[in-house]
Amino acid sequence: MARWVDPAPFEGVRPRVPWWMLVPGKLKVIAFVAALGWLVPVVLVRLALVVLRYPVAVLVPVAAAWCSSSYGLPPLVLGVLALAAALVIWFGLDRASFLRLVWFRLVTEWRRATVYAPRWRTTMRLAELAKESRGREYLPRLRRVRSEGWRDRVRVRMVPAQSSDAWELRRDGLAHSFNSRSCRVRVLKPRTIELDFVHSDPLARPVPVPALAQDADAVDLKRVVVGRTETGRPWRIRLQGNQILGVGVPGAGKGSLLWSLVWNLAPAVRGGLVRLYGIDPKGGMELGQCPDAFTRLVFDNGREAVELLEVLAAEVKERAARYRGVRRLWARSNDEPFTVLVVDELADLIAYQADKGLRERALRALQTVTSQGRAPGYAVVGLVQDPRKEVVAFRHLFGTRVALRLDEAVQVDMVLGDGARQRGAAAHEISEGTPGVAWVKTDGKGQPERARAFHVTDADLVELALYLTATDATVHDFPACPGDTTGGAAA
Ligand SMILES: Nc1ncnc2c1ncn2[C@@H]1O[C@H](COP(=O)(O)OP(=O)(O)OP(=O)(O)O)[C@@H](O)[C@H]1O
Repeated sequence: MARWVDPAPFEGVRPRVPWWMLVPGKLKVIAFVAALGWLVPVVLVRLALVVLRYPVAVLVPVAAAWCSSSYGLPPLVLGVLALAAALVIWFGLDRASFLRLVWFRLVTEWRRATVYAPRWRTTMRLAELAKESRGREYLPRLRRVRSEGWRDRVRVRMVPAQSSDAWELRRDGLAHSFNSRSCRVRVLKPRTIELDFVHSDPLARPVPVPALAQDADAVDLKRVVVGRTETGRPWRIRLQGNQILGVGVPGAGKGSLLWSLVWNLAPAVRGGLVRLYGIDPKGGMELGQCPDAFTRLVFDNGREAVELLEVLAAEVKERAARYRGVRRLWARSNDEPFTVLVVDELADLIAYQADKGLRERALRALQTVTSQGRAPGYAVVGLVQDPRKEVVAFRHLFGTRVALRLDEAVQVDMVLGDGARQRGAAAHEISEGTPGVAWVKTDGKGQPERARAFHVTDADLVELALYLTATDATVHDFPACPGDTTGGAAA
């Protein structure tokens, strides 16, 4: 309690001066210039980014405003009409380039502005892909967006200490958040991934077979076209120096993969450059549809099939011994044909055969052809329904593995290799309504690819048989010895 003798407290209000008034004038000028020097580039970069991300949405209105201010409204209207007419004509003349250069560009900007940019931050937070540390938020950065009609490719820079696994685990949630049917994750480089938001299936319609080539030289054994990939490019399979394994449930379209290969090889088969051997343990239900394509066909999984395998295994060894020290690999100029062995149901031969002796002989011979046949010009195309290890213990010897529709999610990695399913290769989700659609993984190529084999109909197989048995076939003359082009015996 204050006593009357105490001095009265000071009641005046002390003047409050803002801190920056106390900063010396010179320092203020320096700080102002520094702030300006930082702000101007930032604003310019942001503006440039906006123009880069939305070139049409920014540049068209700017050009229109400039045109109307410089020349008035009528020239602007005329210009817009002329542009619209030019675009319509472009669309009519070359639809593909119009879609690629104009339409998808517009869709890209539209979807970035209306879907990805506005929902990005919230989705990242709710999906727990944004992180917080010491009160600071780390948000994955939305980078380039590219719309291709059936999918949007969205590049993302991940936050530090994040891996693509975190994104793969949230693929479904991301797909729903951005209104797409599915989402796939691809690693592009350290810290940068690309998300594919898929809106429709470009492989929904069957792909018809192309016209049969007339010339054996048109066949490239390193790039045999068997269908179309989902990006619209031809689906090419390397046959020379490779082995191919196709896996799929009954009705998945394994037959179309096999016949697409034969279809593309037909000119070379007719010309004697390639010879086909077939084993169809299902009694010829599949390969028996066009026996003319094959040098020899066996329709069971017993002794005859095993003997054919052993003959081929012996040929592989003999050819390899002859090549040793002379040439490293089979080449077109060699005076012997490239050999393709097609086995329609591998498991019948090497797993379900009741006779243990036959089973082991088949397994040994097949392993010899697959492991040693690459250099001397032997390829195996094996088809199987069940990809388990007990069924195909030597899956790793097949350089190209094709997963058609599969029953279970776990089978995807069995066929395509570890991590393929997480990277979006959802072979178990392929619809029953799209036989021939497959995920393909080739050793040495990063990502599995989605593709559809040609639809080879019964009528096509009749045409193929007629083509192969036509009497006016041009028979390819092998040179008498490598390098000799003067001719030799036809195969
Ligand atoms: N690429 C394709 N495009 C369109 N339809 C296809 C394609 N491949 C197969 N089909 C159709 O799907 C059905 C089953 O195909 P296919 O017999 O090739 O399957 P599969 O996997 O070989 O079956 P299985 O193991 O029973 O022999 C057939 O009616 C065929 O016409």
